[in-house]
Amino acid sequence: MKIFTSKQIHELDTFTIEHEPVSSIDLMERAATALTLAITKRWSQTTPITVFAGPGNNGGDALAVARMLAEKRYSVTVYLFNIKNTLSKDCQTNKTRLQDSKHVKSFMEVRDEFDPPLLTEETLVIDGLFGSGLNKPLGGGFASLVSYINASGSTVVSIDLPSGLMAEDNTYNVNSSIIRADITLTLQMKKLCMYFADCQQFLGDIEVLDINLSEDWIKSTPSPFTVIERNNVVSLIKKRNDFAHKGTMGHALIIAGSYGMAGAAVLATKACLRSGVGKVTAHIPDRNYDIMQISVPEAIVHIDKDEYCFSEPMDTEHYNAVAIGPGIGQRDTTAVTLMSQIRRTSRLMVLDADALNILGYRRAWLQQLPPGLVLTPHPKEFDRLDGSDNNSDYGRFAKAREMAQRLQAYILLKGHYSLLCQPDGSVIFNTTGNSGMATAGSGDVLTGIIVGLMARGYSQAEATVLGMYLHGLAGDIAATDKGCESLIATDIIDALPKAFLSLM
Ligand SMILES: NC(=O)C1=CN([C@@H]2O[C@H](COP(=O)(O)OP(=O)(O)OC[C@H]3O[C@@H](n4cnc5c(N)ncnc54)[C@H](OP(=O)(O)O)[C@@H]3O)[C@@H](O)[C@H]2O)[C@@H](O)CC1
Ligand SMILES: Nc1ncnc2c1ncn2[C@@H]1O[C@H](COP(=O)(O)OP(=O)(O)O)[C@@H](O)[C@H]1O
Ligand SMILES: [K+]
Repeated sequence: MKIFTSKQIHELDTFTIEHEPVSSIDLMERAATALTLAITKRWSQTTPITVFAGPGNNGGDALAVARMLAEKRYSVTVYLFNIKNTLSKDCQTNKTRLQDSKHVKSFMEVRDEFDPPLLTEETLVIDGLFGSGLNKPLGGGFASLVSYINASGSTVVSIDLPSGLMAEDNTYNVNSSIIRADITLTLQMKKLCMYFADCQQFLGDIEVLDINLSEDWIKSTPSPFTVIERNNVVSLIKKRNDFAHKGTMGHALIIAGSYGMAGAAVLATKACLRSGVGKVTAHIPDRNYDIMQISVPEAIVHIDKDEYCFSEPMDTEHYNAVAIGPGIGQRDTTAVTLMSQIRRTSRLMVLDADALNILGYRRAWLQQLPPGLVLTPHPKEFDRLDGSDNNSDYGRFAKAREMAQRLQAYILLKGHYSLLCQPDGSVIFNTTGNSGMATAGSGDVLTGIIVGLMARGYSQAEATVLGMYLHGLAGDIAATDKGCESLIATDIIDALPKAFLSLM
């Protein structure tokens, strides 16, 4: 599924009008019908409704919804904000239609001064001030109105987007000037901002309303941003050859777990073994030897000369893919060894956790990274790599995208919607996974899965897409049994078999 920018959605709108064909006002009527249905499904006629409409088409939608609700005998009070004395054509038409309708309780057009009405906890506010046409943060009277609505305790339904929220970049927005909706009824498709954690406080629950915008345009128009769908993942899965043996199914090397962090190595190694690979070797310091042998009898164990940490680069010729990082610590010896390991490894490689922290604290080394690496930072690790500590989620997304192109790397930025930035500038969002996975070790599991898939024969792009989807799916399956509160990283590994099976 593609994600389009608000500019593209505007083009889609225009294309639909020309090619369906449908008049623009009828398209607005279609949107309003879908919005009204979504509202009447949830609230009965006894709910007092106050509608705030802006001067553009978002306001036009709101006025049409107000008319439809009034005709269904809801008690509707409407404020139309026409400060500049210019309404969009369809907003103007809907203003006339609303005034012609006999059922609306009260309609007021605000030109300058405005005394806000009483809003109580019983009131349902319909927010149709601004949608995808917002072109700067709200200020002045609109900012005050937004603060007033937010402070009212009323339930708020936003049309298309909470007013004040930009469809894409909210880095320089003012939080107090953005509506905090309980529900956002968004038209046709989710906007980019809806995938970012820092915008969730404004969006509430999101329902996407299909208004039949042109399928042809959607199919034929490219977008660098997509959302993984189950069928994409199913089509990636490689069939196992009946005559396979462990020598043909790939050999992964995992360099992980300093003294005191054996668990990271154990989790990554176990997850790797559950990802279809033939063999896994874990390279660990001597002190962790017994722990690894006992915890993962299926693994081959290779011991570092240092008792406590990663200190000698491995010959990787006999492995198909290498993971470095979970729990390796950040000692200077390890940092130097990491770089020398990266330089001498020509295999597919994933860097995670402390490998990324080491690079984050020595950013000059980033220039020495070979192309084709997979990096799996969580937001903090990414900020270290990027050298900043105040990234918005959009900012981090944009910078990760730029870094992936600059380093020719696959950067999997982890989060609720993990996103994979690829060397060609494309970004793929994942939708599996849940808050139960916000628990220590779940990232180590992901690293194990990705290196296992790469060793098994998947490319970096395939392994990261399949890996993040499977990892989240296993988390979702585990959560149905353990619940989110009690979920631990081992549960994700234990659910991997069911996750794989559900895709076969
Ligand atoms: N595409 C679809 O699928 C369909 C979309 N539809 C609907 O159309 C909506 C988009 O409508 P839209 O393009 O008219 O923009 P909208 O959000 O109403 O705002 C524009 C107005 O706001 C003003 N303005 C902007 N920023 C401002 C600020 N900071 N402070 C103050 N004013 C500001 C701006 O004025 P300007 O700056 O241009 O002078 C202009 O007057 C979309 O969200 C959806 O609800 C459906 O009807 C049908 C199908
Ligand atoms: N709320 C959430 N929703 C979906 N996935 C999540 C959520 N919280 C964490 N995860 C997933 O769990 C993993 C956590 O990784 P990370 O932070 O590196 O953990 P650790 O360092 O403890 O191993 C990531 O893959 C992330 O996408
Ligand atoms: K809105």
